[in-house]
Amino acid sequence: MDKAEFVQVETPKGNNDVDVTSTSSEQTKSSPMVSMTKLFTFADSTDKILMAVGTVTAMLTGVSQPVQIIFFGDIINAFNPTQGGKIDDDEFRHSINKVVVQFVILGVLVMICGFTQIACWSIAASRQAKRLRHAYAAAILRQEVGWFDVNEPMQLATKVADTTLIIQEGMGRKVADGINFSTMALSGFIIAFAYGWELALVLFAFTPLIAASGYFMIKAISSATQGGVESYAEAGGVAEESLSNIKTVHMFNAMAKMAEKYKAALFKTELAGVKKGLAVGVGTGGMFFVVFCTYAVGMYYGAVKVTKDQIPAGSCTSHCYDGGRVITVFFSIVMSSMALGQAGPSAQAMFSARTAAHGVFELIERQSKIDADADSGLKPSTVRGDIALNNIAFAYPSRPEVQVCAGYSLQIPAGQKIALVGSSGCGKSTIVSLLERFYDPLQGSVTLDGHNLKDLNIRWLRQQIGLVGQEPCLFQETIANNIRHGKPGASLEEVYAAAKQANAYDFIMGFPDGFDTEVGDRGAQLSGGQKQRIAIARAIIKNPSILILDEATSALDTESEHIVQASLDHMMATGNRTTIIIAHRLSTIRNADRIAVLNAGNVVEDGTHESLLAIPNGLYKSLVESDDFESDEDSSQPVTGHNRLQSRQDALCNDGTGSEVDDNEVAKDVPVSRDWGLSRPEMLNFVLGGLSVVINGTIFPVWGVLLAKFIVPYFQTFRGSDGMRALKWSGAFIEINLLGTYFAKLSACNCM
Ligand SMILES: Nc1ncnc2c1ncn2[C@@H]1O[C@H](COP(=O)(O)OP(=O)(O)OP(=O)(O)O)[C@@H](O)[C@H]1O
Repeated sequence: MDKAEFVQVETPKGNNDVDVTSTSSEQTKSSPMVSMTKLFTFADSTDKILMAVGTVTAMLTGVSQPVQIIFFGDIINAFNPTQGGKIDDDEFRHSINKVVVQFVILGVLVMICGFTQIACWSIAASRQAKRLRHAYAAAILRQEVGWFDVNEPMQLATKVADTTLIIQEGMGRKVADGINFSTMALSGFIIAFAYGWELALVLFAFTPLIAASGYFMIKAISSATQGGVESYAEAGGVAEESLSNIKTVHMFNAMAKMAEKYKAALFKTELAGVKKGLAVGVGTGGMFFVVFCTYAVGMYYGAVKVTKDQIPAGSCTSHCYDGGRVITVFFSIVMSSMALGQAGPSAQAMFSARTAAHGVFELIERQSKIDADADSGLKPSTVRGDIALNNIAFAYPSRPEVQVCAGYSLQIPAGQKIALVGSSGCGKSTIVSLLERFYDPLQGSVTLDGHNLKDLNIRWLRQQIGLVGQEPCLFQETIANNIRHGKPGASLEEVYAAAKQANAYDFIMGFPDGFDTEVGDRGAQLSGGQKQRIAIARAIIKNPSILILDEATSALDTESEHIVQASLDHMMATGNRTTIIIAHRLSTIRNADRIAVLNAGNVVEDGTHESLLAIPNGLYKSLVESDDFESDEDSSQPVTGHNRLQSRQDALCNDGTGSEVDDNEVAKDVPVSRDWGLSRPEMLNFVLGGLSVVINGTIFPVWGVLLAKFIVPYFQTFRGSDGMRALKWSGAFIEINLLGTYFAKLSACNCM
């Protein structure tokens, strides 16, 4: 068959599909974003009200800041530092009281609005994120098995958590901040231009520089943050893989190797941290450099204007400048520019959320190719169990070039017991996957009682099939509930009866909690044989029309194997089931009504044990003669590496009742000295960073003193030497500016 035609493909990794394992940075580069309206798809009416209230209060909070600067200008005029004792006491008291009352009212307003905006947006976001997370997880679980072949399952959990967190962040508090800061910037500019457009225009020239430095800092930080998220997801995948296979890790003494692998993955997070620290340091330093330069220029130009206008403080009403007015214009512009910069992270968070949401929504909307949740499809009332594979061709989605079924047919009449044999990897278990409709054939059809499986309801179909596989998968719950997975809602009596038929009743009752015993993570607190018998009980309670035993005893030691085999024999003997057996044990195969031999993607021999042995140079004959099958005597010897592995796992895992974690164990405090001991290699960075932080911390008090020095000349009549004083203090601003820039960089780079 033509390979291109054969791979048509059920592969979910097509252009229209979502690869949730692709990195977010890749998504940012290549994936489009969802619209803002779509981002809030999961908002109900309560969320909408919360967001509306949050928006209004965020705007009020934003406006309150520039208004506060007007009050600040008024209070400076009221204090007028140059009039000393000459000021009229009543007038002074009146002006101060007025501004104080205004400040108190504004403070109360900001307190209420500031709290409400964050509370409303955060609550609305967490409510929506909960629904989104649920829909996202449900969408992942709904996908067909083939989808998981091409999407790293180990990283999915971390991805769901990280992606939805990014979305939650971008649809919650950050939106409130964005509205708040944008309103603040806009109203600040309006006030500045209204109070003194010339000074505002001069200062405004610096705005692009302030905003640009803020923007580049944010961009660098967010790309470093993305990098960190990716690296942590990778490290999380390594940890999850090691911990979920902890016994195998111990068995191969691979603890150190796994720890190394985890360390290597963490190294990338360290790099991302360093990058982020540098971005914060350089960005903060750069931004403050521009801000302080603005101060210097603004203060000087303000001084020039005050000198020129020569108006007593507080008496300027139209187009003129006094000390308070200069302060108002000056701080309104600076605050607005900084607000623009501060709005950057919010905008970035919203963009990240919209980008991340694109992949999530695509997956939520993705129609599973085999949707086990769908109610559609036939649900015949009776099942005979006639199975037919007609001209089947198949390749796995993750390996489309390897043809596992090359177009063969196989009929299995109702009630027949058929054994599938062939060398390892010849495609025996693949038939089971096709029957369970984990995958659809790429060509041909699989039918049950003449119905194409694609026409049947998937839940109904799977209800008709009892599968006991190689590695019984139990869920972390009680034994009774694990058995009930075969028949949800089954009574305790039915559970007991199934356990008895599976030879599991006695050992279960031997546990202190009987059927209420928790089996641990994937049944880790039970032996392989015990797990397998519970899996058989789970299949028995289903009373399936089709029974599939896929190497059901291959992972067991001899003793367990005999007990489990007895349970299986009992199950096969009861009811008129179509039974498909995949086994290595010759006696099991020989007793089958019929044996189909698979090779190179085809059924090459088909008949009874005797008839197949009679074929000269037959494949079955050669398999039997080459000891490829276990004889009953051989079964006392472990055959495969897998057996050995499992037996050792059992030995490791089981003491009959299972190991228990001591819940009462109290976590001990770790001495601080130990923490410091671990950090010793970073001591130089700590010292440098600490010193820089201390020096950086003095910048703002010095700035305060300079500001006071600057304000005093505003209230004096400016002439000749006073202009020089303004220039002198402007120079001082630039000096502390350079110092501040340097130490801001140093402290951020060293203290991550
Ligand atoms: N999910 C998968 N993705 C890609 N290839 C797969 C997948 N599962 C199985 N295969 C490949 O398909 C082929 C058939 O596998 P299958 O499990 O059906 O073999 P098998 O005959 O049951 O082997 P064994 O006796 O060792 O269990 C093998 O080459 C295997 O590597």
